[in-house]
Amino acid sequence: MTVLTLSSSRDPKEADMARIWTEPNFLVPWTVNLDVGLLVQADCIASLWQKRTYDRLKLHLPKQFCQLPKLPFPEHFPEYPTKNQFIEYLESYAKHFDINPQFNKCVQSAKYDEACRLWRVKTVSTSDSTRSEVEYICQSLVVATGDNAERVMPEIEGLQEFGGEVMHACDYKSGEKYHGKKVLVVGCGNSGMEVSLDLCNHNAKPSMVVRSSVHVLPREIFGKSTFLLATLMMKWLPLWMVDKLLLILAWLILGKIDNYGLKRPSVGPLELKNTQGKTPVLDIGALEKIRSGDIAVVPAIKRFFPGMVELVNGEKLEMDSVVLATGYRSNVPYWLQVRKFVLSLFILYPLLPFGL
Ligand SMILES: NC(=O)C1=CN([C@@H]2O[C@H](COP(=O)(O)OP(=O)(O)OC[C@H]3O[C@@H](n4cnc5c(N)ncnc54)[C@H](OP(=O)(O)O)[C@@H]3O)[C@@H](O)[C@H]2O)C=CC1
Ligand SMILES: O=C(O)C(=O)Cc1c[nH]c2ccccc12
Repeated sequence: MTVLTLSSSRDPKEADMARIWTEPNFLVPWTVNLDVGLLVQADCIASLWQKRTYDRLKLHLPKQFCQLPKLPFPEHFPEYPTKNQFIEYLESYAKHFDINPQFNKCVQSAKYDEACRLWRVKTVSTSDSTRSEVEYICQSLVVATGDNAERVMPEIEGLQEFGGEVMHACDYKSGEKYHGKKVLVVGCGNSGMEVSLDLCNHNAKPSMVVRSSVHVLPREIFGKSTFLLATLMMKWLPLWMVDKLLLILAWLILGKIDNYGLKRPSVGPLELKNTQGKTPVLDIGALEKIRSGDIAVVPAIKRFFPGMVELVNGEKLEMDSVVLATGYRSNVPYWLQVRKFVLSLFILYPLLPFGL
């Protein structure tokens, strides 16, 4: 195994800082006047956006909440940029600040060496068939691998024998090829809702599995983004009151969602986000399709049979395909070797109030 300081492939002086990223969480280059190296698992920047998103995806928060420091989105971008606009922005950001990551470097482990007072970051090259291992050393390590690094694949009885196409939402691109097909969408987070809507728009027949409860909020309230309103309200009001107001406004705009097989959690949307990390669904049209019956809402899955799913209520439905919109998890616990307490801070980080 080769041992390098993080910057040595570009400049053989000692590295002061490593940045590791797989998500578009660029770190501010001007905050550190140090030698910086950036390791990226994929062969491009923002790989989750480039490779694991569907065609019609748009940001669901207004652009001012999604831009990176010192370089705003272009003026002509819409309020909710498309996936391609977002990728274009990230690429121009990297170019503008001359950020040159080392691609195809998958971090296997990162451990702080107390004796040397340095981080040891072991990587394996993912670019070619020959496995080359390199260990980088650096004084500081910044982890920016995000909460969505790994897909969550549920183990459901009989899924192996289902026989039809089964994919995770991260591999879903468009509903085009599902015209007239019955598709079971498992999960009702923002992915499940948006995939179901896209399927509907392509004349497929989606059934969406809702096994527990979900907060659906309008993306906008009286022309202002719900996220912005929540942020503003949180400046003056306690969280429980903001939650109550959000739910009243959601009821005024969307009506009672319970009528359509959806159930709201007993705790409010912001409290749920802060305590369990569960994001509210920001509705962009799926609710209308649920109301019209174009998206069927079905209860939890009991098991699969060939070409069929059995639900917990005993109902059996024939299906052509299954899209698992069952969410994501961080991969940090697999490679960051720190004390459990420190690791728990990383895991709990997404539960901290989201800019509110
Ligand atoms: N336009 C945008 O900006 C979009 C943003 N996003 C964001 O990406 C992140 C990930 O969202 P998403 O991919 O929806 O993941 P989530 O984790 O938010 O949702 C996962 C869903 O899958 C359900 N689920 C998990 N396992 C099972 C199972 N075995 N059977 C039935 N249901 C199951 C969960 O139900 P339960 O609650 O019962 O566990 C939940 O409804 C979020 O932050 C979201 O806001 C996603 C899509 C679009
Ligand atoms: O899109 C996400 O992942 C979010 O976390 C959005 C979000 C967090 N808290 C909220 C409260 C109201 C509306 C959107 C959000």
